[in-house]
Amino acid sequence: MSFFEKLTKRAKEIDSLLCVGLDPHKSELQEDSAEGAFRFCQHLIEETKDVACAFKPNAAFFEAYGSAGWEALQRTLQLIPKEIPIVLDAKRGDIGSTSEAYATSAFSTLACDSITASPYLGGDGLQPFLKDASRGVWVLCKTSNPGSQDIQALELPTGEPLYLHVAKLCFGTWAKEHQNAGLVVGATDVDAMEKIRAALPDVWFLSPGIGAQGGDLAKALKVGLREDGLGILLPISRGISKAENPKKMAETFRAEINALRAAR
Ligand SMILES: O=C(O)c1cc(=O)[nH]c(=O)n1[C@@H]1O[C@H](COP(=O)(O)O)[C@@H](O)[C@H]1O
Repeated sequence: MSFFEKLTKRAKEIDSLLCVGLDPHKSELQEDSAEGAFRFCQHLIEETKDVACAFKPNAAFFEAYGSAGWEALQRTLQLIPKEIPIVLDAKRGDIGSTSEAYATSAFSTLACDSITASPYLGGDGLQPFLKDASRGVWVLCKTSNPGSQDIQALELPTGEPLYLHVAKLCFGTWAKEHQNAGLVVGATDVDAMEKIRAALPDVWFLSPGIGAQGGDLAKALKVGLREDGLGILLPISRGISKAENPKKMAETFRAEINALRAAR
């Protein structure tokens, strides 16, 4: 089963497009340590696994604790039920020979189903991730941060924004063989999301920015959903982890997403 088949199966089985982010910010930990990061994630996974279409651990927060943090990431990943897809958020990208090692790390050493990756070095830097048909690659396209305007929104001589060129290149060339890519399209710029969806009606979006970053969930779903009511995975980290009751918050987000899907 390919990554996107696993993701679609999970989304349909539990009727959820919610991706629970596992971001152990040290300010949120009871103990500022690798063990504290593990316990943070252990609690979140336990509380939200019934409504999580996927989990998205961000490697940065574990790497901050050095080798103990890396070990805590491995222990965290082992807690995730096998039927729940994992998005390793590491935004990797290098020359091809180096990306090979990043791909081995993510897909073999950590045995993750998918990874976020940067297109900045072009197609040969992404091939080591894309060549494994069973894995998914979320290519950064129009990120949720204000700085995405600095480069991603630059207008090309063709008149189209760079992010749209990346989106088309990704599916027209880079991922053509296995079609095992998705696009990271932040929920904070729905105009961009609308343009990308119009150009690529079938691809999956990973759309962070809801909650702490102030993205508009209703607008994002309105323009981002595919005709089949799927196609957009909504990762939320702090919006759930900082809630008084993360379990209840995750259930509320899932229900809100589904109500908006139904109303569309
Ligand atoms: O690749 C990502 O997941 C990502 C892409 C992007 O454009 N914006 C973005 O916020 N993210 C990540 O998504 C998570 C968002 O966290 P919250 O704002 O707390 O929900 C963080 O782990 C970010 O690194």
